[in-house]
Amino acid sequence: MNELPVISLQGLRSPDLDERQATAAELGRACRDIGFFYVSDHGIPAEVCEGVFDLARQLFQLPAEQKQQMSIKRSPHNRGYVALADERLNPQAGADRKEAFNIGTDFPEDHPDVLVGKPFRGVNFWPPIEGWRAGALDYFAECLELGRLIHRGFSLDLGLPEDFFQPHLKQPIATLRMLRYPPCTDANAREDAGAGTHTDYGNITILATDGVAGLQVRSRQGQWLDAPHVPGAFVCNIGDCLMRWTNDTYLSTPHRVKAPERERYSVAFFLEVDPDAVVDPRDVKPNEAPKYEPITCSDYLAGRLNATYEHRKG
Ligand SMILES: O=C(O)CCC(=O)C(=O)O
Ligand SMILES: [Fe+2]
Repeated sequence: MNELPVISLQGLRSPDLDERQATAAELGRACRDIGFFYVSDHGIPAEVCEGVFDLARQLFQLPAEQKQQMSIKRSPHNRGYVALADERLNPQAGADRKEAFNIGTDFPEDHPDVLVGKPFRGVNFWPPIEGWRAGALDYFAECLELGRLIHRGFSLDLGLPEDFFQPHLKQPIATLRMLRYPPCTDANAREDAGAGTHTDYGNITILATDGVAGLQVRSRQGQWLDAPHVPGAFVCNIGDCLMRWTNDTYLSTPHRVKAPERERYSVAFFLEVDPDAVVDPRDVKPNEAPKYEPITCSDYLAGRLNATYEHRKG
């Protein structure tokens, strides 16, 4: 049984405010209760969703040497290839049995932010596969639009102007991350051997899965719930930055990935906001005592990523 709510986003596109509000309330309930939900009727064409898995397969099939040329270790901006066992989402547990490839908001080499070395404003690595870059950027753009729409729902639910988040979503920090989990036959593998137990860092994550089981979500009561593949739907979850911004109204929930029996692919889109946007709980919850100091999105995210990669530093 699937215990996480499946929410149709059709109502969010309605010209009728009551309908938008009703969908927003469903989203809000899920964000307060468990911080995870599925979205259906999301508006991203099925071909685009399927196409991104083809891109991922093509990429991970490249020779190791070619993937290493695009290593994340060569990017100061969190882009590129993460090899098997190179990352620990839960540093106490051990290495994750997965490989990954990150694409950030695409900037040209001569963009002023890139030239001055602004954090998270870097160039992407592109594999030498025809049509790959265009396909990946197409999927990226679709996810960004969907993320903006979901934020309209959050604003309505939170009693804010419907476009509260939109000025902060002009050119947000965002990462499209393709993931491949190799098959695992080791019966003694950790429960979270695919991806260590963690919370996501940003505002929301929009995740496409391929039908091979693996993702699990920890409920507030401490039980691990399976988050099975739901055809045509994305799994969405709240990240730490939005939890902070909402003064803990919305929950960023721990989750993990078991090492799968069969090869598993997933594609995550991590959406934060614009790097200089100030994340201040007083703006979202003006009547509550703020639990957190204001911080820019960029500073917040940099702190979290540095902690994840801590074990790498000499
Ligand atoms: O692969 C998955 O299903 C989830 C991955 C995940 O949680 C992450 O990369 O943050
Ligand atoms: Fe995650």
